[in-house]
Amino acid sequence: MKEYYFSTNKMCVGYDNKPLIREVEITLPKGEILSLIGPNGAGKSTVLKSIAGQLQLIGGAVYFGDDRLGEMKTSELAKKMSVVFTQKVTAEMKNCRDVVATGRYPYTGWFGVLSGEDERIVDEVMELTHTAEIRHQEFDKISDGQKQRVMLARAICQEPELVILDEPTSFLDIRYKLDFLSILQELRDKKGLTVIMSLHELELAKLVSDKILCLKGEFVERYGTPEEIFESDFIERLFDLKEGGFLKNEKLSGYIRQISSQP
Ligand SMILES: Nc1ncnc2c1ncn2[C@@H]1O[C@H](COP(=O)(O)OP(=O)(O)OP(=O)(O)O)[C@@H](O)[C@H]1O
Repeated sequence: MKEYYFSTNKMCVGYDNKPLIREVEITLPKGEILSLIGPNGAGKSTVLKSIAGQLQLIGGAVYFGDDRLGEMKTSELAKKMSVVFTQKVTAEMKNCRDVVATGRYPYTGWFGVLSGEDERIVDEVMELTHTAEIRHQEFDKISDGQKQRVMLARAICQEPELVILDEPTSFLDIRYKLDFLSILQELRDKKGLTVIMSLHELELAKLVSDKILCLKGEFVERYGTPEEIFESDFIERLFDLKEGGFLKNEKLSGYIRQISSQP
């Protein structure tokens, strides 16, 4: 029996059989939030695609408890995990509520007919994610930030145990960034949702995460709690901030000190 809800064992990820990151070891209890941070091109999306089963592993394994990804039935996986990637999504002619409702597909059977209970869950999740007010708008005509919230609602509708999100807050304004992350925390605290996501906003990663995985180069740079990651000058080193001319700017270097130091 595995101790962790989600884990990887010597996971090696990359493209065309060429390793990009080797020996990734993640151990995550149920109901924790893991954020992936690192410079552009470090491999955050690649790791997320690999653990979501969208990109074949080059080596090692991914486990949900004792079950190994790749040996699980697709239908079983769809009830456990939902995935939200940021690439532009289109949904011709569908209104936002229709898009959210497609999140119920693991439960609706062949014809996708929603039961009364499915309808109730769709409405409840749209309230929770502040998407109810745009329910009748055509999905293709809302803003990118609104789309991100609708796609989160769709993922939550699936009632997953684990949600995987690639840069979920990238198009959101500060209010909705905070709103979005507090929804994730609420789902973690009330429903035991486990979250794995990539984030560019370091100060938010520090606030919201239980664990942080730092990527840079061929091996994982560091994996630990926010306290372990945001200590001394590790963040400056992770993002190569030592040399930048902007460090001569007092306000900008003050900002970096602020996000790097302990709360
Ligand atoms: N389909 C692909 N085939 C080959 N290489 C790819 C493919 N997609 C991404 N890469 C490469 O893999 C590396 C990691 O990319 P990835 O998108 O995982 O980084 P990231 O950390 O998510 O970056 P960002 O912060 O810019 O979104 C990059 O060098 C990228 O060029």
